[in-house]
Amino acid sequence: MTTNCAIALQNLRKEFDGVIAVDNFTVDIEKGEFFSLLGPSGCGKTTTLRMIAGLEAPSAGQILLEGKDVSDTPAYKRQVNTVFQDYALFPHMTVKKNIYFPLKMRKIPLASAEPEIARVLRLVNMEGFDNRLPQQLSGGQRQRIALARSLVNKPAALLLDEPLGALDFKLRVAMQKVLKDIQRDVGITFIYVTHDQSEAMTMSDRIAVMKDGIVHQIGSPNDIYNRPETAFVASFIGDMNFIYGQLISMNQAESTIAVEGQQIKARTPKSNVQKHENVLICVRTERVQVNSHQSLENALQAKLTRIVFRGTDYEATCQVGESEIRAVVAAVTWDHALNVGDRVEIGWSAQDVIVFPRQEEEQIIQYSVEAV
Ligand SMILES: Nc1ncnc2c1ncn2[C@@H]1O[C@H](COP(=O)(O)OP(=O)(O)OP(=O)(O)O)[C@@H](O)[C@H]1O
Repeated sequence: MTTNCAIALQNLRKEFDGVIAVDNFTVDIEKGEFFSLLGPSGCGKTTTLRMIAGLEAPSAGQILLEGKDVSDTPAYKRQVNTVFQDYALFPHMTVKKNIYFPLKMRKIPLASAEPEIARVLRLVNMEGFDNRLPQQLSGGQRQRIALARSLVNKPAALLLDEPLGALDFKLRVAMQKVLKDIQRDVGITFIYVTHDQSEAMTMSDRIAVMKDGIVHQIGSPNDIYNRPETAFVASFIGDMNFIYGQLISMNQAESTIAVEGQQIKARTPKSNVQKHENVLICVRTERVQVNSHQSLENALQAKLTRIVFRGTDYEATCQVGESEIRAVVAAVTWDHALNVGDRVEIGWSAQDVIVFPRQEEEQIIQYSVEAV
């Protein structure tokens, strides 16, 4: 653990009557880092956050805040504050009194707290709202007041549990920028829980991707997107094609894989995949080119079965034997002469192909229309 470590989790585990909510979570979160916990519902994000806050006792493992083991320290004595989705503002108190509340608990007189209250109101861009009641504010404004209240105590870290979950899409996106700017300005550590991958990608320095209590990968948004370490991470983030294949040969740099009677080249898998083994091939939809003029290492003969115009791009579905492969092509480069039923050549570079053992197929999260 470095001296710059704000929060360290060491083999953290939580079990609720036989259900393992969080298993063996180890990470060092740096001071000033924006760290997100990302995963589908029930993966253990909130439980992890509640253990850091001191609202839930770990079944095993340690939590260190700035190097000190706080596993047995009660919540109110930890240098962290939590912001929840439902704001938890006191409805009968004005904005100013809501923000003053944590300082009042520390017996700081209102007169000497005024400059600090003004500072955090300025920080969240809510000057002049001192005397409003929460019900006289919009959702985004309430969330900013909740944030101001949690910052007034100058905590070492802020824990945020889906803080933008109650806001509509446009306001959410606007608030993501506000939150990120505030975090940069105050320079404190943020631990941010979300199930929204784009939110985690745009705001975080690093992301822990979780499923069923297990941490699948911890890395920068770039790592997680371009170098997913499991098929689950590959499926949960971004738009991915999954294709069946069989490994023919491999060396350190590259492997050759049979797909629908044709051959393609891929990055050699990190995980333990053997020759002749059935594999799962992953290619991002935006990496697939249709009738490209460039010569690509991987080219497959396909039939165009569906074209969907989506504003800024086209999604083309192509059939290769039994496999369906989707390509997302920028509208400005789309060939308008193409029609459903056409024979096309689709392709991508070997560097764009990630390979996993076929068994990892079970981890893939697919969002079907029925589930929406
Ligand atoms: N107090 C509890 N008693 C029993 N089981 C619990 C309790 N709290 C959480 N769990 C279980 O632990 C697992 C993880 O829950 P958790 O709330 O941490 O998930 P999450 O990733 O935050 O989900 P969501 O996004 O839906 O809030 C789930 O299976 C949940 O049912």
